[in-house]
Amino acid sequence: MAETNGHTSRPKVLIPEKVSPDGLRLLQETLDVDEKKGLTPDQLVEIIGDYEALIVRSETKVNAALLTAGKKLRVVARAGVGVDNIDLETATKLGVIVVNSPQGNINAAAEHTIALLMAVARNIGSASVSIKGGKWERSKLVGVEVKGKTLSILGLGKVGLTVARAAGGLGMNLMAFDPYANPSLAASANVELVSSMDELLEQADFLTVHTPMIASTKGVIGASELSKMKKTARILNVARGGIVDEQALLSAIEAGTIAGAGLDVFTSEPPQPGDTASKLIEHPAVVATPHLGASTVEAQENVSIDVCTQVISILSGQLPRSAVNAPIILPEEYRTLQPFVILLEKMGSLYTQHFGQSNSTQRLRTTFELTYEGTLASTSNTKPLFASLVKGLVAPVTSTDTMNINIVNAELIAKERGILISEYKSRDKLEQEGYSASVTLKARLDPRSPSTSRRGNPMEGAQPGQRAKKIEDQIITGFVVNNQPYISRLGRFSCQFVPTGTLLICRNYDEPGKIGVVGGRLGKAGVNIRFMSVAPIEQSSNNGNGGGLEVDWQEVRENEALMILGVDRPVDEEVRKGLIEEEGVVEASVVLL
Ligand SMILES: NC(=O)c1ccc[n+]([C@@H]2O[C@H](COP(=O)([O-])OP(=O)(O)OC[C@H]3O[C@@H](n4cnc5c(N)ncnc54)[C@H](O)[C@@H]3O)[C@@H](O)[C@H]2O)c1
Ligand SMILES: O=C(O)[C@H](O)COP(=O)(O)O
Repeated sequence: MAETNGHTSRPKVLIPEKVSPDGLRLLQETLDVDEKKGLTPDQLVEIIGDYEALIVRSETKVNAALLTAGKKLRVVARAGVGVDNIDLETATKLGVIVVNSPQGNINAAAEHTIALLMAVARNIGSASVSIKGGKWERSKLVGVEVKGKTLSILGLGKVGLTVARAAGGLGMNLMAFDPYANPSLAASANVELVSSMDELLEQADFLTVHTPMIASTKGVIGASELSKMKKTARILNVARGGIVDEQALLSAIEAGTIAGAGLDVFTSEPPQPGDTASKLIEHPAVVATPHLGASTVEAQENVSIDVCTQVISILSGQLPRSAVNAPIILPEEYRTLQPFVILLEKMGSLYTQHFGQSNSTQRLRTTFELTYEGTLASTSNTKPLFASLVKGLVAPVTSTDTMNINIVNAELIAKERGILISEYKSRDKLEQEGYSASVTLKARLDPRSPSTSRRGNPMEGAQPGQRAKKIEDQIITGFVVNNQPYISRLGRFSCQFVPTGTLLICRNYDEPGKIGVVGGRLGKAGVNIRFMSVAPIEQSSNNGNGGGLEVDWQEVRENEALMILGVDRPVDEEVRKGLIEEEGVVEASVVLL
């Protein structure tokens, strides 16, 4: 929730197209939903600045101008599959997540393809117009059967395969050209994968295209390709206008070298009177529909619920299911990673607030080693964890752009802020620890960092022949049990606490009476203690610096402990400083997690 003039406002979602109400009802529980149809591009640019989310179908052009004007925009959701109306490159640069619904309308598109296949084969379009005109033209409208005919499929992805299965049921022979197709899926649908387009074209009685519209597929079926096909062949396009060159198709149909076409999509939608698409639509050998492939009640319900759920996830800081400009997160992976996503953000924030207190400059200039341990080491997609860490590290020292740090732009933002994170994996088993996965963050301050040079690098300070001071580790380890994140190591100290709320962290001499001193001071200041945990020095860090870091300014003493107190309100700076003046309290930091 955003704060404006003391009032809490709900994030706003703009929907400039017809999207099924099933998903919108879900949005309305926590978000302000504005359905505004018929806006011009300029009107959209004018108002987009007020919105955190935009939900579109294929009609809205989500271009650089619109994305740039969307200062608060965090997600663009496409209630459907094709994202060719969205400028993905600009969205990625701006950290705007683009999600779609890759599964929701596949069946609808495939059934529509079959509908056009049958309509073209049996002249359904012309016959309907004829009979509605009072005619009874039986001999003129003789069709062809599809059974035993060859259906050539260009692009054997989700829709292509579904079409293949249905067409197989109609007794058609199936072949496909798709350099990236899965051969075992093709075989399971009885589709022969051919290695050249020419073979696909020469054999086709019907050619159906199911590729995305990308540079390599624009006009891929042109005059030369059509000329290789049988005169009796018919073309189907329920994918995207322009994959089949419209002028070449019109010329071939007019010349009688192609028998007909079933078209759902056009280069410009809606087609303008007199343009090539309109001439195609008017032709009696063409059956045309106004981009209806996904327009079924069922598909619209599916895509609406799918993308609205993802919008809610993103706006509440969770991971989307199918982000187009971010790594795919499988549902199983999502469930495993989510608690660690929260943990990493807490660890990053704890690092900056606890260790980086004197580092209030916006440039952190720090090199980190991030190690995924135990079962977490087998995670192949660590991007959400990485992004979460960056968000946590940066959030306490910035006010503007943390909301937009996500899997899309985390690497870029880290780089811009001089944060270098190297990721490692350690498969050592952790059973004896009572959990199966953990993650460790170790920092190595850049000696050129303003904070290091201000305080002085203790290693640099040592005179020749003098031993340098033993130094503090800047290291944090966390783990998750029952979806609850915990911190198990902070600096040299072994601890166990839940990283949430306001925490007062005191480093003190490990001597009797210190708890009473700190408790007494807080009590006088009216601060209640919710929980307290005393952390001794981690065994492994007693000799040397425990594999930790070499650059820090804190002098290390052996007889110290860490006191972590969960408190019910922020601790004043005066109270914090007062604690350090107490005998035996070396350091005190207040962190808000
Ligand atoms: N008309 C509609 O309402 C409607 C509805 C849904 C989908 N669509 C469109 O249908 C198309 C297919 O959607 P999908 O979900 O099956 O996509 P998909 O990504 O699952 O499948 C696309 C397939 O095309 C293949 N391909 C890519 N380039 C190729 C090339 N040059 N030659 C041959 N094959 C190539 C890919 O390998 C992939 O297998 C998309 O264009 C989508 O926008 C339209
Ligand atoms: O890409 C898609 O999902 C289809 O083309 C459907 O587009 P639509 O949502 O505008 O009907």
